[in-house]
Amino acid sequence: MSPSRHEAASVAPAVAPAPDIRTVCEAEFGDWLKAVNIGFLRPPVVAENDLVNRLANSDLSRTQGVFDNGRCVATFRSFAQELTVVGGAAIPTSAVTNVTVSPTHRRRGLLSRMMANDLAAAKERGEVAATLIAAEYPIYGRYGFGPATWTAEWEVDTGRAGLDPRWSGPEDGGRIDLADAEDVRKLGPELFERFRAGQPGAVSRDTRWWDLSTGASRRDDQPWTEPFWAVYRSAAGEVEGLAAYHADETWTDAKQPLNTATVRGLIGLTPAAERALWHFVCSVDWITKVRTGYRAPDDLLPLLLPDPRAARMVTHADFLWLRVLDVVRALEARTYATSGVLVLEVTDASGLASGRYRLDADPSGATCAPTASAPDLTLDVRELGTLYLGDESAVRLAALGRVAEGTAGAAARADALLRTPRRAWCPDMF
Ligand SMILES: CC(=O)SCCNC(=O)CCNC(=O)[C@H](O)C(C)(C)COP(=O)(O)OP(=O)(O)OC[C@H]1O[C@@H](n2cnc3c(N)ncnc32)[C@H](O)[C@@H]1OP(=O)(O)O
Repeated sequence: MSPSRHEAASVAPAVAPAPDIRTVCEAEFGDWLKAVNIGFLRPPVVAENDLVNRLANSDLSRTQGVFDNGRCVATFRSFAQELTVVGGAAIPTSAVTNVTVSPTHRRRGLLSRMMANDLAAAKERGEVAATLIAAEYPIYGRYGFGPATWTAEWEVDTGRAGLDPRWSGPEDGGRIDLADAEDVRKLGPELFERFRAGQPGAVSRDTRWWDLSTGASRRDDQPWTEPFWAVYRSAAGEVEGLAAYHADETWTDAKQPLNTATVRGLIGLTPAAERALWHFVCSVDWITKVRTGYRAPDDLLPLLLPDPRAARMVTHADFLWLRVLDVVRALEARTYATSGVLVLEVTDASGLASGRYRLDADPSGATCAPTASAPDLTLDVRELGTLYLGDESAVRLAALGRVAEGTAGAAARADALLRTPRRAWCPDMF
């Protein structure tokens, strides 16, 4: 017997079951990539070449997707990475990327569920922290991430910079040579390994990073043109710096050159290498403007110019976000500016990193262990991530009410231990 009209109306409307979150299999990867494009507002298509390349470079066991009605509607991926901490050690981190939820499925908790899965798995694998570059500031604090490094970009008016127009190369006996992509594939990876060992905040680059940035591997959705590569060698002939830049071809109607150089990357193992490469890029004939790309906020460049006002800061923003998963290993991995003891009460809604920890710090290293002693500072794991690489002041966070002092002056003591003379910097987007 079929239900009467009245009975049918009283039955609650069927609620669609929450779509499943699962790791993606090879056959679904194309749909998953298409969903990434949709989330990032890129054309919703995937070229075969991109599919093959990206599949070969994605760990599917760490690639989550949500499928509803035959479509992929949410994506999330993480990969193994190393992060350089203060003192030069590298900690294993879980780098989070390709986070999207389709506009048809937003604000139903899908990101929160994928994030919870991934952070729990990262902790289980023994990764010390998770990292990401946040698309928008308000998204990730709720998951225990805090901004750990900042970035700045400048636009230099080379005509006003005051650099000597007769400059023809480094004064220190070093030299600069142009190189091509093949040279860079040979010398770049080793140079970068040496660089990142001395740069807190830097993250590891894999072979794919070098293949993509030197054109050995191409993405259909991101056209590649060969940049100019400039290599700095010291007086002893050692490769100590590398810069990549593109130039446009703009001239005024009055036949004056008006070219902009856009720097795609510039690293130096020594300040001399860094200074020489900046001087070089800002001295190329016809170049009237240099866009620096994303640099450390305390990059040498502006003060290298006789007139620093010729460098106008066009971007200043948070960059690498850090989520501590293992407080003991994180705090023991880095070195400290001075010696001291600090008891930290770390709160963490997820329970992954919460606890009270005693840090015995020293310029050569530290020990850290759970303790029952009264806390000097109480802070959320998010603030710990922000303080970890020394790029933020505990005194400032206390003034904002985001760190609470249990003992007077504890925030200043934390700053004396944690802060660094030069700022942490992550040169890479991922
Ligand atoms: C590391 C990276 O890949 S960065 C790239 C991130 N991706 C993007 O920005 C692409 C466009 N945006 C999106 O795809 C989605 O909106 C996402 C991924 C940002 C959020 O996914 P959702 O599934 O909607 O998030 P979810 O429903 O789990 O939200 C959890 C909480 O975060 C809040 N939230 C989510 N996105 C945002 C946002 N962009 N701004 C502010 N708050 C946000 C929600 O309101 C919710 O708050 P509540 O806990 O107080 O209720």
